[in-house]
Amino acid sequence: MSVLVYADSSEGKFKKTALEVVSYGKAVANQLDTELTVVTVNATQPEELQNYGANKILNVNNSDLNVFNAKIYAGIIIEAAFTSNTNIIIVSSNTDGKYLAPLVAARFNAGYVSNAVEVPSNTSPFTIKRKVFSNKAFSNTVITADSKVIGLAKNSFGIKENPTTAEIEEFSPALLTSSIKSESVEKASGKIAIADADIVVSGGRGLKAAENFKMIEDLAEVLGAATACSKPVSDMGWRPHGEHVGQTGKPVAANLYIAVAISGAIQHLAGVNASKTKVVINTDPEAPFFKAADYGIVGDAFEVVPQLIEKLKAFKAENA
Ligand SMILES: Cc1cc2nc3c(=O)[nH]c(=O)nc-3n(C[C@H](O)[C@H](O)[C@H](O)COP(=O)(O)OP(=O)(O)OC[C@H]3O[C@@H](n4cnc5c(N)ncnc54)[C@H](O)[C@@H]3O)c2cc1C
Repeated sequence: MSVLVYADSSEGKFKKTALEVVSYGKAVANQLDTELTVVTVNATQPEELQNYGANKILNVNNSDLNVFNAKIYAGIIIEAAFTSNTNIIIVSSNTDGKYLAPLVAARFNAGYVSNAVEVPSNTSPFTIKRKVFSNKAFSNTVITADSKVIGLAKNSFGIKENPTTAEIEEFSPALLTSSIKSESVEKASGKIAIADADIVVSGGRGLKAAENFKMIEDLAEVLGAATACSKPVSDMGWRPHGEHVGQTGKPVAANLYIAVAISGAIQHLAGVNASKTKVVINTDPEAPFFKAADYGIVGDAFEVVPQLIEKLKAFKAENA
């Protein structure tokens, strides 16, 4: 019996969440005194996963699978689970993972826990701590089914090196048919996706006009960050809807979230408070965001942000 992890990649390269979920899978495998098998799709360097503890890597190479399809990918994971004789399957609780995991659990007759934040505190009964209520609380959840699917919350476990020598196998499972097929995907070129970003710089209604978001873009550029915004900002058309974060927008679980001129309404915080470090810039010392922030600057964004950009540029130049 081994533990199986699905490590997702984008254009052949592993995402950070893939390295994190493999690191986590290794810790669970060690806890159960078993091996870790990893299944990947169209990864150009599957051997990279040896650095994070994979004992066996099943790599599927098939150009028909270049675009993610939850049903077909779930079928691949199930077949990998049967091949590797596993009863524990782990995926990231990222956007794709949240589509995949319930399909895998249903087909595998498994108990599913999403947003896990730690390795099981107990393996009998199998108990896992997970985030609930939009990351406002934790629940210790028991999976009673023999088969288990775990979704790992992003940025909860971290990437841990654990060098091993893995057996790498080309894996050619029979593919399920799907009633939907993406013909093409158009990505915003040159932009860092919020879901993959380490740092997110976000602007709110306090910035007063669309043109003032240039300084958010400049700050994001110097930090190598993704740009985001609060709901009213995208509702007013100052920024594209794809940048709206919060309860009804995209979730953010970055290492650093910088909120500029955002009040910190509960619906906004619900979507961003999984971020590790939150920094707030706001003129109003009573803005609710300060209660949720790790660092705060009470000040005018139009003064603070340009100075921050200059300081960061100078720091980068000195340390280049
Ligand atoms: C069902 C529902 C779902 C919702 N979902 C979401 C969601 O997913 N995401 C979301 O963001 N909102 C959501 N909202 C809206 C939410 O309640 C707030 O209205 C919204 O988050 C406020 O956006 P804001 O902070 O940008 O604007 P405001 O509340 O107008 O706050 C602007 C802030 O900027 C500060 N400010 C002003 N000038 C400056 C300056 N020069 N420098 C620095 N600071 C300045 C002000 O002090 C203020 O704190 C939802 C609401 C509902 C009812």
